[in-house]
Amino acid sequence: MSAPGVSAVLSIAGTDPSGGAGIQADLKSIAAHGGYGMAVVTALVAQNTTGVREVHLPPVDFLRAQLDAVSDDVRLDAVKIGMLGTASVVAEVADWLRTSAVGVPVVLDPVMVATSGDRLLEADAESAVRALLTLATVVTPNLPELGILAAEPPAADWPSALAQAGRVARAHGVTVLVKGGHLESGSSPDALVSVRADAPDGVDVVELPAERVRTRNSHGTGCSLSSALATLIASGETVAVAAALAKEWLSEALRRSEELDVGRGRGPVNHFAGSLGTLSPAARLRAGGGVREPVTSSWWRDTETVRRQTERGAFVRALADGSLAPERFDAYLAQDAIYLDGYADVLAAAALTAPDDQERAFWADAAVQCRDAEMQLHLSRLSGRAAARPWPTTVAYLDHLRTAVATGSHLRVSAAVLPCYWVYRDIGLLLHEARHPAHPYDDWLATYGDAGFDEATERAIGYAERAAAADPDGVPAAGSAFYRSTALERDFFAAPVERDLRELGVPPAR
Ligand SMILES: Nc1ncnc2c1ncn2[C@@H]1O[C@H](COP(=O)(O)OP(=O)(O)O)[C@@H](O)[C@H]1O
Ligand SMILES: Cc1ncc(COP(=O)(O)OP(=O)(O)O)c(N)n1
Repeated sequence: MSAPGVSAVLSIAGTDPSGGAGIQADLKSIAAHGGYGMAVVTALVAQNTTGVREVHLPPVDFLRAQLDAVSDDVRLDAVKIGMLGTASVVAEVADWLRTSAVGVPVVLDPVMVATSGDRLLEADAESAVRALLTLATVVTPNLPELGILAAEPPAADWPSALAQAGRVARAHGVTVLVKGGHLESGSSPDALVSVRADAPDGVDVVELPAERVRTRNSHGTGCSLSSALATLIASGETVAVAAALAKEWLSEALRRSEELDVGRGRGPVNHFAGSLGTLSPAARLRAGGGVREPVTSSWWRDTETVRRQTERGAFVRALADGSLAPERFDAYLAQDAIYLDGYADVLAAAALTAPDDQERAFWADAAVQCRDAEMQLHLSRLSGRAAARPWPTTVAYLDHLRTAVATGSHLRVSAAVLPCYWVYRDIGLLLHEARHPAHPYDDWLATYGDAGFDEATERAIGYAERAAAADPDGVPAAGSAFYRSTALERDFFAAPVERDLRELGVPPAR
């Protein structure tokens, strides 16, 4: 059915006519990850961003007819299951999975109660969903759902949730992606808990940290995350890499949800934020044929808005005009040192996947220079200071780069590391021009605009272009990685002026 390279993903779920949750969100999420989305409706739900009004369940025989219509005809690369509603629907889906989807990865979002408080699963169907766990590859409960799957009260904190997820994983032989969206904290971590017989507790726990996005547009986050996960698994990613990528994508979709204006209640996430699905019509035409624009030029153009935000941001403006408070500058340098430490490792990893000796030498040398720059920072500007704790923006940027390395794709890594050259050079030119002898940061501004860095940036662009030509199927994901790194450059520059420094562990100004 689908073209080679495009994964066919089936969502079995209820509807949300306002488009933020349920099957409508699933299809957007699948498309945003380059999959071919299909949908079997379990329940028709009259709902919008303010809550659920009514639920209508089609007869179970008709549900089966829909499922068979798909599996009789189409190859399935993954199945995502969402709202099931009743025990008889659960039983029918379980029977179909056993007969018609053997060997297909199944991501089960055990939808029970919407965040609006409305029930989407009858209480007597909870044990049936528990029984479905043995047929799932990954289950993605929020904290209340995890408690029900464990047949225990909901976990009161994150460590208890991880322990509870371990018990569910071991009892049902399923990998649990436990979601921390319901925690009342400044972060919104998830964790992948999978069975490993030789681990001390019988499970492996991989945490997926994330800063909590301050927005009320969280309608459908669970649906969107599980569909992204299913699509990434279908396209060949390991569950661990798929979970990291899906989580990173969702955070960006939440951050850019304000660009949409849907409904009066809890609005939807921006499924196509940061993906090349948001190309302008002109860019689509260019991509469709005729003039072939260099891939890296299109990435540069598609990030223009974000780059302008960086350039016009309070930190860059204050550094340029000299009004930046010294403690904020120091805090920036301390984060820069932490970042360079992690970035050097990522550059060294790029050397390992480079296609020839010349490029290998380029990345290896870049890693060494990065370490030198970090050491210089410690010796000349941070000497005698206690080591700083990494800020969430620093952690997010490094996590993103490491996730690119974990995919094993040289193109993805080349794209992810590129903004640190290209955007930094761009901003550096602007800052270099702001120099004058009485400028309080003149010696620092003098470090920008270096000819060697300029040449290295050109080479990094050239290598990314070559990697794109060698791996055309990887270009959309690489474009997303470039976009995300550019957005993280913006957030990294913004953090020293946006944060309350005491909250982030910076001592008061001397
Ligand atoms: N405000 C937020 N900021 C960042 N991530 C969030 C936020 N709210 C939810 N998430 C993430 O969205 C996903 C769904 O979370 P959760 O709300 O726990 O589940 P559900 O939508 O099923 O109730 C998780 O990855 C969670 O970490
Ligand atoms: C049809 C349908 N399915 C699931 C949900 C719940 O969505 P979820 O992603 O868990 O997010 P909330 O909207 O509950 O936060 C739904 N509302 N409708």
